[in-house]
Amino acid sequence: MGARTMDIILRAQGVDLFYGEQHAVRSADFTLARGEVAAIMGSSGSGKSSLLYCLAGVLPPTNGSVSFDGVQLSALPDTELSALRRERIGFVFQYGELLSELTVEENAALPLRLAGIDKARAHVIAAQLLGRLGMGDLLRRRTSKLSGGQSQRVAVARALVHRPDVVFADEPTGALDSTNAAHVLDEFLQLARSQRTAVVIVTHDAAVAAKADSQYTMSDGVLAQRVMA
Ligand SMILES: Nc1ncnc2c1ncn2[C@@H]1O[C@H](COP(=O)(O)OP(=O)(O)OP(=O)(O)O)[C@@H](O)[C@H]1O
Repeated sequence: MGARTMDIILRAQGVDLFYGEQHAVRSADFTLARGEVAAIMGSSGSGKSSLLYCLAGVLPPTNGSVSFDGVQLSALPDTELSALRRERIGFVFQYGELLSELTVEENAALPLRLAGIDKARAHVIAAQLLGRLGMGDLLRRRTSKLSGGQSQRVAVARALVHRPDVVFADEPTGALDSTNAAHVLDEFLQLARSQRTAVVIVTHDAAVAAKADSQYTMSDGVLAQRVMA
């Protein structure tokens, strides 16, 4: 087995997803190495989010297989699949999806608290990451009182705080203006790379995709890798 093979964290083979008659993902093959940043582009309704749900173990594919660090997701009982998602995967969504009644540091510390780490220690780790994202002065603020860019920074901190193997990001800065989006994305990718967390990012923005190690397009449910220049 070559080094490249051993470094694979996620592998999907022949993944199909149907919603009733709707064939949203068509025989997708996808391989992600540890620490790799992969961008998926494609028009609205082409199946990008659906593919992400399959890769992240949120939806079981109708056909095909997804393995995470060599383990077939379909072979895991629900409790183990939930634990894997919680401990080894992070998510960033378009609108951040924070818990608005919790503070900045409580939101960012959540994955650590769910992993059983005590509050004081979880908050120290979260605060350190938030500081690197320029949020060090807002730790005690409720997230309902944040701007869009600030909210996305908290969402990024929460996705990375437990040092997951993979973060899935679905249009993570789609709700931000272009300057803010570029800043948050740069910070996100820099942090992910610094801790060797692989990222699968869905984006409409070619400038974002250009920052990835590998690029894919999705069209009518069909995933294709773009050959990089
Ligand atoms: N829960 C669902 N039930 C039925 N059809 C669905 C469901 N979710 C998505 N679809 C359909 O599956 C196809 C793929 O949707 P999906 O959301 O994956 O596309 P997308 O590329 O992520 O789009 P967007 O960029 O607009 O988010 C679309 O035709 C959509 O209407």
